[in-house]
Amino acid sequence: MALIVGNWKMHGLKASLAEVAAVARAVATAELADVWIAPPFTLVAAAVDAAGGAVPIGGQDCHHAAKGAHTGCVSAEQLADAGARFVIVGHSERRADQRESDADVRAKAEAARAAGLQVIVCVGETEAERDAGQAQAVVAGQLAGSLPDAADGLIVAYEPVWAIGTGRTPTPEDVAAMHAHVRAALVDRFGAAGAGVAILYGGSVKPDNAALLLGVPEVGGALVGGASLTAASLLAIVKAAG
Ligand SMILES: O=C[C@H](O)COP(=O)(O)O
Repeated sequence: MALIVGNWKMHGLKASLAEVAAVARAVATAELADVWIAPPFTLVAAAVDAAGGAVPIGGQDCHHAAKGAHTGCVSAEQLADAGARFVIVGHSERRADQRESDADVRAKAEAARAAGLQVIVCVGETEAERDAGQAQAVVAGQLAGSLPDAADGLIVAYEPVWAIGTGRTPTPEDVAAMHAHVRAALVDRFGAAGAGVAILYGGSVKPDNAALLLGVPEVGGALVGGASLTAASLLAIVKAAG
């Protein structure tokens, strides 16, 4: 079954918890694809309550340490304590804005696993890298440097940076080629366990293109930003996932 993960990024106030509750109600009353939501840190605990167990709630980042003098940061242990079930690490916005390296991302992924969270590791090339014919090499390098030691609890999200929030998406053929490349890297790294790791596609997934993108071989689901902010839009994608 496909997995649809909503990443709210720096959106959402307490009123947005109604969207979580609406998604949870829909999931509880129909046979739908799995749907998870990553609200901002401020809403994680309340979203866990609003979801009532029907929709796993997660964080959008975590620190690599369990605790310490790191003003403004949140640990995986703290997320788990708030009821989170997963965390996203290595999103391209953090790699760019916070200059997170592959080593940083890997340390965060290990911290997530140590805290008992599932971890979504994000990779993806910029437009310049794709234009230079380097997309697969860039993603291979990110995987080599960012993945944790073991595949249990691991999910990978391929998000071409140029497709995020732009309304542009790769062709299904390009998505298929990259997901096959990611799959091969996962099997190379983890053996048989790598064959079971879900690979999500992210970047301008909307209700009207979700069925096409989710139908691509090796696409196990979607990491959705803007279109995950309302229950109506997120559920339309979930329904398109079949
Ligand atoms: O984490 C989500 C992705 O960055 C995709 O964002 P988007 O759906 O707004 O393009």
